[in-house]
Amino acid sequence: MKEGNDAVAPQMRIMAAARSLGLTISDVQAQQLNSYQEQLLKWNKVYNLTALRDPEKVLVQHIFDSLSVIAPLDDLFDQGKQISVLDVGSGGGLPGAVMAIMRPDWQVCCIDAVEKKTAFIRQAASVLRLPNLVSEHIRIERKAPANADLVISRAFASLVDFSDWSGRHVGEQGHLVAMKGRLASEEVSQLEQKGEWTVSRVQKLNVPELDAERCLVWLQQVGKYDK
Ligand SMILES: C[S@@+](CC[C@H](N)C(=O)[O-])C[C@H]1O[C@@H](n2cnc3c(N)ncnc32)[C@H](O)[C@@H]1O
Repeated sequence: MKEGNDAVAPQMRIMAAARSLGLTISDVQAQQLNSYQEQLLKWNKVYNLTALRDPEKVLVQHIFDSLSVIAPLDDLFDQGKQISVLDVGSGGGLPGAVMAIMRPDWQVCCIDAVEKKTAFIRQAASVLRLPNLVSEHIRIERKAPANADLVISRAFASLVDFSDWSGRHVGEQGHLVAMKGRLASEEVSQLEQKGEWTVSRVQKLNVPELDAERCLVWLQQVGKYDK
């Protein structure tokens, strides 16, 4: 991580990070992102929402990391089109809450098996006035098919488990993607051995101010044409 950032207000750093990722960001969105990370830090002390407690790490490893996925996903959908997004194993709302702030036309539903986490997201959506952010307390395996345009996870499960549990929630023209650190080749082999989903692309994600490997793994159903 770069040094000497402590003196720069988080909101300014959020704006700089978004711009470095090629995103247009308004003052209101930067305020919302800042306020979301403050809420996360505050309620983490009570509800144990995420293992990261240091504000610097939350800003870079959670907020900037989640921001890094927006531009690659923008290419999938027409600007201003309402799309439905399912964030599976969302924890405290990562990346779902960040996506809802940056893309008001995306209707984001954050799913988690732990109720205090989905309750936190509900509260954050209300405080930040985000009508396009909702949460559901349920295990993804038990959820009725959602027919989503985009199903995403971050630091959630193996590719086999993620596709097993979440593949049926992807709509006909939809996409299934996983945000990961380094992708282990064994994980890909296990997925391919199963023969239902395959990795169609591994896209490098550049996270501002973070020197670590991050990628977006694109999954495709075996037998379906390239989407
Ligand atoms: C490592 S955390 C990642 C949280 C968040 N995506 C992030 O990047 O910080 C994984 C989350 O998945 C949730 N989870 C695990 N199994 C689940 C399941 N079967 N259905 C829904 N949520 C699940 C856990 O409660 C936890 O919040």
